[in-house]
Amino acid sequence: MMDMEQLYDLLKEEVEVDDAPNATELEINNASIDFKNVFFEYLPNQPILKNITFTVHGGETTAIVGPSGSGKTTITRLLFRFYDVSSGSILIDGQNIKDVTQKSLRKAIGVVPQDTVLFNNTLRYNINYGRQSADEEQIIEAAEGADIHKNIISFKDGYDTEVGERGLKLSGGEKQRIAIARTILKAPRIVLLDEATSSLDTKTERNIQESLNKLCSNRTTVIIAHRLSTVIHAEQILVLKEGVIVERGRHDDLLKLDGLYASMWQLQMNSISGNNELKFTK
Ligand SMILES: Nc1ncnc2c1ncn2[C@@H]1O[C@H](COP(=O)(O)OP(=O)(O)OP(=O)(O)O)[C@@H](O)[C@H]1O
Repeated sequence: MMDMEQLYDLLKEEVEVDDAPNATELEINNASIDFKNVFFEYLPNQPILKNITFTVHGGETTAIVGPSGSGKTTITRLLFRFYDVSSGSILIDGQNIKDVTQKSLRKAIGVVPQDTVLFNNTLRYNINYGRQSADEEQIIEAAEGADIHKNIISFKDGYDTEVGERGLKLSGGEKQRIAIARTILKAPRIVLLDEATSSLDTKTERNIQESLNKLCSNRTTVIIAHRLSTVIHAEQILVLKEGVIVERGRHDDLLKLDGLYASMWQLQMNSISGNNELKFTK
């Protein structure tokens, strides 16, 4: 998943969706999400999502799993209204996202992508982007929540350290923590998260997991899940295959079903690598 929030801001002119003439402000109550019979195609006659229906209750976590190319990222792109559905509807607290302003929609949703693209600017700027009105204390608090503050102050220029193309190169884990800090600062009611597939060292992974848990608790969360530990804790797992939800339920329910999810799980249990990663074969 690309860093949609940034991309959206950078490429505003090229974005394909417009506010409806009478668009209202999205009013968040429980922050529940409903996909109702959603169909979507990027190109004519090449359906990517087929009749997708699911509900994420306010404050709960839904994990989406499935083989590469099955449409997981596309679901999150539609929720962010990067594209409009071909048919069907997406509702947040009963309001069709097509009928609300994109500004109010995007304010309610925080995105933590798999590969964060940082601005060629300071670390402070990169975190501050989450909420531009935040003061220094709040920025530091967010960085602490994302377990990156100590790293930042160990740099000679601290929060003024330049990152990006000509600045300091950060590791994948550090970049993701900047994205988490940014999202903590934004404090959205809905979080879209694309878990990293690249393996990080165990300690880094544990720290990131802890800060993500903090970020997602009490927030409505949709996770493109690549970690076994994530799916085990999710209130709902959607198993996507070729744009169709083929199985849904909690981890235990899906194991009992003895279908695609169960076979994927079995494959994982039998693998010698024994790591915490979910793998689907096509
Ligand atoms: N901008 C685009 N234009 C045309 N086709 C696209 C576009 N983005 C994605 N697709 C196609 O849509 C399908 C679903 O892609 P999507 O990225 O949603 O899958 P995914 O399940 O997230 O895969 P992965 O796990 O590999 O990230 C793929 O066949 C992909 O090639």
